[in-house]
Amino acid sequence: MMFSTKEMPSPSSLFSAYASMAASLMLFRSMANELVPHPVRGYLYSTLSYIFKTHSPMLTLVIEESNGISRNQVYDAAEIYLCTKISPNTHRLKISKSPKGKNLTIRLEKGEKLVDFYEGVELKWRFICAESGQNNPNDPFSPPRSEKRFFELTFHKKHKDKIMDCYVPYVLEKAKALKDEERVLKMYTLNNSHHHPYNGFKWDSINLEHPSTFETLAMDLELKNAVIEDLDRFVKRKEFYKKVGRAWKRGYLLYGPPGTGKSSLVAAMANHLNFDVYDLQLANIFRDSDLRKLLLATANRSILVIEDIDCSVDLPDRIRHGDGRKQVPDVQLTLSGLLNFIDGLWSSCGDERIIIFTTNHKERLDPALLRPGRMDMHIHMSYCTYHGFQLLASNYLGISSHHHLYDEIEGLLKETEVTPAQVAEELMKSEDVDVALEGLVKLLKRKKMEGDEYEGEDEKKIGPQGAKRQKTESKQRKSVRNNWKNNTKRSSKRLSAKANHYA
Ligand SMILES: Nc1ncnc2c1ncn2[C@@H]1O[C@H](COP(=O)(O)OP(=O)(O)OP(=O)(O)O)[C@@H](O)[C@H]1O
Ligand SMILES: [Mg+2]
Repeated sequence: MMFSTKEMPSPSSLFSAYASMAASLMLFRSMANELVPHPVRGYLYSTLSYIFKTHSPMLTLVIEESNGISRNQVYDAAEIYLCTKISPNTHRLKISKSPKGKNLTIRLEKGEKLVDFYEGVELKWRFICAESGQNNPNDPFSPPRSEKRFFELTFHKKHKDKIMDCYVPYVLEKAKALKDEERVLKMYTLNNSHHHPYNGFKWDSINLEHPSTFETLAMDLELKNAVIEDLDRFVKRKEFYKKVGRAWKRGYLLYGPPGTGKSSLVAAMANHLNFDVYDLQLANIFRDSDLRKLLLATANRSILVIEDIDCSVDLPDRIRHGDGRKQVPDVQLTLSGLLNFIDGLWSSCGDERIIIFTTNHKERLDPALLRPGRMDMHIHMSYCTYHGFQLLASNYLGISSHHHLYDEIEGLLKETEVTPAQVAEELMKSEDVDVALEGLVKLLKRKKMEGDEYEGEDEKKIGPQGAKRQKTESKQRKSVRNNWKNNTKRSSKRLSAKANHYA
């Protein structure tokens, strides 16, 4: 059917024109199947389909699973994104769950269609699996049957720019956020069995299932909030870091006695950010070259942890033989080498990196590590406070209101040095609230007495002068203990002020 150039076709005449073209195409196909040789047939079909499609107001984007070498990110994103668009009209879905996965994975079944709307534009999605090749059991050389999977995204041609420039990036971004939610965190550690004189060390990964979160962590509330704010600000500031020409990394130094929650805080940070953790045990590494390779093999959006830095980097000692002779230079590993590499090359070839050092003895650390600007935040994890105890009691025993033993516990906590780990252990001993809290009171009293007796006994051994000195020291320790909360409050206020200044 033809239209003269002067006539304006009505919608119904356009429709009947398309219908008759489609019918002609089908008729032509059936005739061609019989009359036209196979290679020519394909050419004729595609030419006719092209002519037919140029009259359609709709545009279809074909999103294939792979480009032949690597996976198509738009396909992967569409697969994830479309799960959130399932409507009552969807008939068939595929579900699965991996052993370590958190949730069910839902995917469209082949042939399923979905409609999505973006800024008022209607978008039709279709998932297609086309089988190609035929596996002939009698012919060992027949090509294996393979499945080609792709999405078709159809919309009105006039929205092409909006869809390409805004909608597709929107789908990619949404899918990334959904993937992060579903992600199982990994903990990478060094495996000694992989150590080979030429290959060096390799990272081994296991799922990070540490349950510690900021909700379960007993620490000064203001300090906790300052850490959370700092992390949240860090991940949001990609453009800021770029603008000021700084590597997008952040360093934290966690210090405090054993059992105060340093490792738990690392896990809480990883769970909060959804970042993998690389646990670098420096004591096992002897060469800068190994260290560099390991650091370069860490991924973006990850936390690199070096625990007990005061013990593991007694580095200058490690470069000597027992007899004092120096070893050859290529087996050296130095703290300054480590820090320079972290500040330099490692930071510049990765994004969103967090590095955490932990120590029980901040005073023993190399000044190079404490130099301003090296670690962005120094976090003091200290003995259990009354507030920390209340949080643990609520988590471990489900106590939400005041208990008659609380006042006594509050008083005892001010006079003793007990770690959150010790308190937690005591609270786990019984499910009966009264029994567990009485157990804790006993522990605190014992600790208090041990402290007092210790000072008394020493007086006999060290004489009146020594005892006097020790009493003064003990008083100082107590006042430090009682004031630590105020100190951390002050330091976290300072941090918040500093953070607000930069925000
Ligand atoms: N602040 C805390 N809040 C909640 N639980 C804690 C806290 N500190 C310790 N715990 C409990 O004690 C256990 C041991 O604590 P963790 O390993 O985090 O201490 P640490 O400071 O890293 O000790 P170390 O210096 O010996 O490495 C944790 O698994 C947790 O159950
Ligand atoms: Mg630890």
